[in-house]
Amino acid sequence: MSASFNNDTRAARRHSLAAESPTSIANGRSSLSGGRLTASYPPLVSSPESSEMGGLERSSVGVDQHAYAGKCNRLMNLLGGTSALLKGLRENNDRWLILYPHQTSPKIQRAQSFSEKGNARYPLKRSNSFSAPHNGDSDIMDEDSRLVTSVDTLEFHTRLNVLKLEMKSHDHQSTEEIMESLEKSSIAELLNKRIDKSLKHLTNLHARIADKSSKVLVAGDLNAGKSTLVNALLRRQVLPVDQQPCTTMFCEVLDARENGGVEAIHAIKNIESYNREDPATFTEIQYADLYETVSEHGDIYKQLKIYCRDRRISEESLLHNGVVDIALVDCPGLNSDSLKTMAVFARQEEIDANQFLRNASNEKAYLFIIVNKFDEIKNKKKCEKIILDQIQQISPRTYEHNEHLVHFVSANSINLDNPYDQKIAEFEKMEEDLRNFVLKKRSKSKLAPAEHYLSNVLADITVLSEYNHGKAEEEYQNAVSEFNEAKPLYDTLRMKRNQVIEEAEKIAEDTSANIHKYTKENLEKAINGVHKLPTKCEWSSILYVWQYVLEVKDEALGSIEQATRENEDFAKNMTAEGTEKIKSLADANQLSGEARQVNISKLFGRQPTEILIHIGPTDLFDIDFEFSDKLGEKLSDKLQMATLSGGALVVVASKYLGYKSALTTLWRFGNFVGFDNMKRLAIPILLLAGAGTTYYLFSDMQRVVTGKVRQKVRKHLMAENYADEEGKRLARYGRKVMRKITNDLQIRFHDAVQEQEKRCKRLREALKETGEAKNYFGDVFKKSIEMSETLKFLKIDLEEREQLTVF
Ligand SMILES: Nc1nc2c(ncn2[C@@H]2O[C@H](COP(=O)(O)OP(=O)(O)OP(=O)(O)O)[C@@H](O)[C@H]2O)c(=O)[nH]1
Repeated sequence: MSASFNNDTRAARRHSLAAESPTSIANGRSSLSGGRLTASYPPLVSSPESSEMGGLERSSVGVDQHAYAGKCNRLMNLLGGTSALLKGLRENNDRWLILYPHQTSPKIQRAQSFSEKGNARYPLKRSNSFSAPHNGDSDIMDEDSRLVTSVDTLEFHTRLNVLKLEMKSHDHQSTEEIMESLEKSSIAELLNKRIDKSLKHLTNLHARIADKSSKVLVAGDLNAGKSTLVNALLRRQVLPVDQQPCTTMFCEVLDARENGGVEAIHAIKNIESYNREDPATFTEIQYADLYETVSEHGDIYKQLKIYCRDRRISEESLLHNGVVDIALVDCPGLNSDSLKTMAVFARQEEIDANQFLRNASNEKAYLFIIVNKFDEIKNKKKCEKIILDQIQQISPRTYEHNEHLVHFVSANSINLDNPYDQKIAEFEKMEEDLRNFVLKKRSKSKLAPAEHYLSNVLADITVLSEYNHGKAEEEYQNAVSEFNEAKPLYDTLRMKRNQVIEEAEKIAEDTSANIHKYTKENLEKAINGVHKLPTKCEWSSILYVWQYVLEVKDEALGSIEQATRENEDFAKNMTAEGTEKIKSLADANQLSGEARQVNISKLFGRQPTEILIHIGPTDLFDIDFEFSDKLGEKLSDKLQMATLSGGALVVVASKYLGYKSALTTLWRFGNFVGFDNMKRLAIPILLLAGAGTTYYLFSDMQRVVTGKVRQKVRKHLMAENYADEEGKRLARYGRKVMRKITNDLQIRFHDAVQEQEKRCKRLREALKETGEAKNYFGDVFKKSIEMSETLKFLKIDLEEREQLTVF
């Protein structure tokens, strides 16, 4: 803004401007006649930062244009780089759940074991590929020594700024307490939101720095020469100049590039709705009508936008010099009755430069003041002194740096027809200072906040990446040690599986072979020992010979059964022993889970093979097979007793002839004589038989019957291969039980191998994940440190320049 001091201003204004030397201005009319003071005061609309001018007292407004441009670029690069880091963190937060250091405990908890499925910090979901395990700590220990493995979580948390999660609860819980109760995923989500917010802010900061446009408001008293000054700055006759006050509205002169390179004048009624691409929002004014519009249509239009080309090269141009493009806003004269403009003006309908500067200095520490029409001043030194004294009162800091902030010029001395024709040193210096003032202002309002924010975000990224690197490293080490334990176990299990199963099968085979051998021998012994048994069966009489036969048979079978029972017990014991041996193989190989329980008794529960021995009368006599069979067919059971009695005869005969030949003789004799003849012979035969029976009864029958029955039993069992069959049967049961246990062992082995296989796979993935996380966070950490250092250098760089150019 510019303000003009006029020597004919009202007394009140004179007093307020220069209390110490009111006369110097009043008296200075002759010397100051036409003297004008113009202040440049960017920007048109003050941003919150635009009042941050406090740092200027230590620094220079003489900021080098190129240094500024370089700094802008580096800052924008850093903003871009930081955004990329944050985006990476965001993506990896979705992948790994970035750990947020919020625990109140002083030391972080040791990372949970990867074997605890589901508790692993990095969900093992992405990769199936194998990554070779690292052996031990080798590469872990080679990591940058700045990265920590054991970290103080609380310390990390307190170091966070922008990404710090603050939470409020109704029951006065602290942020840490609330976060303790939250799921990791919820915290990750909160962190994502923070990151998103930060990304947005970084984008805004970037856009602000990338935006090179600035506005300089030229304000001053009526007829102070503001329009002339703007034209002189543009080296072009753009704004109308008149001896009479003529500017009735704000005239913003800006680069034609802002209008697609087309020079044009837009008269705007409503600034808010203005869109240069929408003709409905403005009226296009011809240059020939500009004077009339500016001077007479202030009640119709609020503002003019004058798009024009600067005739000078970029370095000299104000409108488009590439580092900062300055739009000049020519204001109506301050003491114009008709104007009600900005808030600062609105306090008073009429305001003069003096008052304007006082108001402005309340808000802005530094003002850029141009005293125009200095050519009209005769005693320039005296005039300068008077004005500087007044400025000292109004804006001490501006006064302090008056060399760069207060300029005495003659705007109309610039040749507008030829921009390079006339070089006015004072004017060029003023231009240079004005540009630097704007740059410095921009540095303060745009670069400083960006620097400040960047340094905070980068510090947070450093903290988060350092913390997560530490955690990832711990988890990586856990995975390494767990893998080193799991892999050999897995290999051993796989290697031993077949060997152990073979061993188990051998135990089962050996045991069942043993069972077979022992039980067979035991039974054979029993079978062979049947005829030696002392009999407990009682012989009562011939009439009960058949019962005696059955008793003897049962007694014989009882001894066999006894042996069979012994065999079963033996087989069960052997099987139990074998089973235990097989089970112990599982323990020896550290198989998890319980061994299968088998009920051996139940499995052996089936009765031994039933012995069905039919003993007929012929079994008591040693006759030939053909004869015996025929006899068996012809005699009914009821006749057996009688036959037995008849047999006594044979027994007697056999004493002398051998009973076999005797009975055969009898049979053949019967056939020879015929049945009728036999009837006739019956009496003598029966007599003979009776005599034989009597003898048999009283002498040898019990012994013979016992022997015969036992022999029959023995022969039968031998013929049936009973001992062997029983041995096989018991061996089969034993084998069956042991096979079940072996199968169980096999299943347990299989499960164990599979479990270890899965575990190894999971650990390989964990190694890969944590390895990647470790590298990723290590990389982020290094980048954030590097960027912070670059940023620091950027600040130092500026400070050094500031020190060099300090007033
Ligand atoms: N001697 C002299 N006259 C000047 C100088 N600058 C401007 N003038 C004259 O001052 C008169 C007013 O100039 P303008 O540029 O119209 O002044 P203004 O401040 O824009 O006027 P309003 O916008 O109406 O307030 C014109 O006649 C200019 O020629 C200067 O440096 N020296």
